[in-house]
Amino acid sequence: MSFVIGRGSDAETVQAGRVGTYRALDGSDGADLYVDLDDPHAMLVVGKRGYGKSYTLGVVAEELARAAGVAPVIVDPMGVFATLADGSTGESVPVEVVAEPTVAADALDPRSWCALLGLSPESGSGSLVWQAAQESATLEGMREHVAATDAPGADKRAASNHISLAESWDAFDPDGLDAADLAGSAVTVVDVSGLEAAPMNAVCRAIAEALYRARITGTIDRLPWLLLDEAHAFFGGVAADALHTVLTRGRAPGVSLVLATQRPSSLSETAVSQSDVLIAHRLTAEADLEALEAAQPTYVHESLADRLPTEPGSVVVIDDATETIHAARIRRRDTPHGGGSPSAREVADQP
Ligand SMILES: Nc1ncnc2c1ncn2[C@@H]1O[C@H](COP(=O)(O)OP(=O)(O)OP(=O)(O)O)[C@@H](O)[C@H]1O
Repeated sequence: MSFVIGRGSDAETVQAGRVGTYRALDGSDGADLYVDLDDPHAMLVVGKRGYGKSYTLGVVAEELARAAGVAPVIVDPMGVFATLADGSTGESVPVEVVAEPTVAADALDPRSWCALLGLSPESGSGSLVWQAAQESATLEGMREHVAATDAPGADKRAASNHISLAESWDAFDPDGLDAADLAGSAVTVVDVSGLEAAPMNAVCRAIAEALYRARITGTIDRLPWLLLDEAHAFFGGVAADALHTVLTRGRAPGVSLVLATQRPSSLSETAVSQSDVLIAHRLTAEADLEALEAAQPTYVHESLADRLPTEPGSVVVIDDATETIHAARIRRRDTPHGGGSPSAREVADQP
């Protein structure tokens, strides 16, 4: 029997992931710390650059890859999670890497198409793109729809140019990722590091929506866990609506979200307040501390800023299910960590 974050003390550790150990006041390691992987959760992993957010997300991903009944998916904007597939020093970690992800054009609704292309739906070209997205499921179809209208030539040209821009992203394909591709038991790493912010958001939105809808309609059995690194990049783009849906309504269909960010103040208030598990690394920026303090539950009586650790890999965990707060150290990765910054000394030491 151990403490399982999201479940409580004296809990069985079945369907729970071992993510680290308790940290005693003198800094020494204590008992193992687990997180619940049975129920759906909204987790938030925060910390300033270099203190271990991506590392922690990798540890959670390793545990999810080994857990039964879940479909873990990482959207990877920095291209650092493919190393999960590079061999494990412990129990194996099944991984599928999607190196060049695409999604179907009709995964986005007409409003999102206008937002993605920076067009006002009220403008001539914007309304053409809106109609095209409403009528066609592919970029080619959208282009044909625009060409066939009797709108003014300038509007048609502008709409068509914007559709060409979307084509140039290489992010849309009728055979793009769907829920079935993402719902395997291995952790699916969707490497969006080669995409600009707009198509990266489009891919993230399509994935979040596909997983959510598939659980509502019962087309997938496993419970999806969507992990987002650099999550702030998705809350200012077209992915935001779909992520809010998962945050506010994902629990009933069993969709979990794990958000990692160095800038919690750049997430929406909902994203911070809906999280039932907060894993906080060192954080110093005033605005970020304020964003967390504002959403701090009433059972946390002391200032979070005073409790935050100073070492990479050390965390404070706030667990809503048990209304408890814990000092812990995240365990070492079993697979190689793909993040971390290069040092000039390392380069100089190379033969
Ligand atoms: N739990 C841990 N155990 C041991 N080392 C760790 C741990 N967490 C982080 N580190 C070390 O700290 C370094 C930085 O971690 P990481 O790359 O996850 O930072 P980050 O907070 O995600 O930074 P960024 O904002 O740049 O993505 C890692 O390369 C690793 O060496």
